[in-house]
Amino acid sequence: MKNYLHISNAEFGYEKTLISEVNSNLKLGEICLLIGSNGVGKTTLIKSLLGQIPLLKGEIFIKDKNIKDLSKEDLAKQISVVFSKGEIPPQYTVYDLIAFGKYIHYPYYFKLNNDDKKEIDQIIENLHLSEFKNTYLHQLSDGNLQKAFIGRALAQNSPIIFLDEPTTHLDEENKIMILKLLRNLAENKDKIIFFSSHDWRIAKEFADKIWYVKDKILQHGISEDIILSNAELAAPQIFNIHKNFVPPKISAPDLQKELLYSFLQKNYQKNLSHIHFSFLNNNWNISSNNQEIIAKKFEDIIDILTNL
Ligand SMILES: Nc1ncnc2c1ncn2[C@@H]1O[C@H](COP(=O)(O)OP(=O)(O)OP(=O)(O)O)[C@@H](O)[C@H]1O
Repeated sequence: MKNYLHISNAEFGYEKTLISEVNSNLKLGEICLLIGSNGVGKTTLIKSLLGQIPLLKGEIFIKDKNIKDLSKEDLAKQISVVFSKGEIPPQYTVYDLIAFGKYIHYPYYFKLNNDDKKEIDQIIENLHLSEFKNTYLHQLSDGNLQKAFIGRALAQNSPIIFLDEPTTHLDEENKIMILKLLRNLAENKDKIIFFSSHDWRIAKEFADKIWYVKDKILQHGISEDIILSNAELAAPQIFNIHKNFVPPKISAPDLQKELLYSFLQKNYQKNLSHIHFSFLNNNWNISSNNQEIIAKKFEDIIDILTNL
C-alpha cells in the first residue's frame, strides 16, 4: 500500500526548532502512537500536520498533495481531530455532536439528507451508543463522551483521524475499549489512526507504529523496534527511582520479573548486578558468590539481601 501521509525533511517549532529532520510516512490502515516527554513538541507536530502552525522547513503531503495547497475544507475532508475532553458544547446531544461531523461537507445552513441520517444512526449503533442517542453530552460518562467525539470524527469520514490523548481520563476497561475501537477502525475502515498518549504501555499493544520524539529527533518505526532500541521505553527502567540502583540478573516469567524489579528498585540504592534471581517452582533462587538461598516470598528477600 502506498504512503498516504508523507513528511519530507520537515522541521517543527516556533522561533526555536523543537523537532528537526523529520522524514516519516503513514499508510492507510496503520495505527501510529506518538510519544515523548512533556514539552518535546507533540502538540506542535499535530498542529503543524493540521496546517495550524507553519513548518520551519520541509513539506507535508497528504495523498500526494502538499498541505500548503489544501484549503481548510479540503484538509478537513482528509483529517479529523479528536481532542481529549475538549470543550463540551452545551445543549448538544450525542446525535447532535456526531451529526456535526457531517457539516464539514456542506454549507452550515444545509439540512442533512436521509442517507446522512442513516449513516449517523449506523455510527451511533456501531459505537454502542444507541441508548444515549438523545442524552446531553455533559450527562455522559467519560468513556461514552470519548466515543461520541470519535463518532463525530467518523461522521466527518476522513481517511486520517488524529486523537490527542484519547485515553487519559478513562479507567482501564474504557481505555481498552477505545483502543480496540481504534484498532478496528484502522483495520476495517482503512483509516490512518494517529494518536498521542502518555498511557503508551497499554497503547503500544494496539499500535503498529510508534513515533517517538527524543532529543529533537523523531524516531519512527514498528512499535516493538522503537521500544527495543530505546532502553528507557523497555518495561522496568521506567520505574528507576534511585539513581544508584543497578538491577540483578533476573530469570523469570514477565510478571515475576517486573514485580521483582519494581520491589528491588524501591528498596535498594545499590548495585545488585552480582546477584542472580531465578524463579523456579514458585520460589526465588537467589545466588551470589557461590551462595544459593531460596526465598518463598518477597518479604523473605529483604532479610536475605541484608545478609548476603
Ligand atoms: N505558540 C507558541 N509559541 C512559542 N512556543 C510555544 C507555543 N506553543 C507551545 N510552545 C512551546 O513549545 C514547546 C512544546 O510544546 P508542545 O505543547 O508541542 O509539547 P508537547 O510534547 O505536546 O507537551 P505535553 O506532553 O506536555 O502536552 C513547549 O516548550 C511550549 O512552551
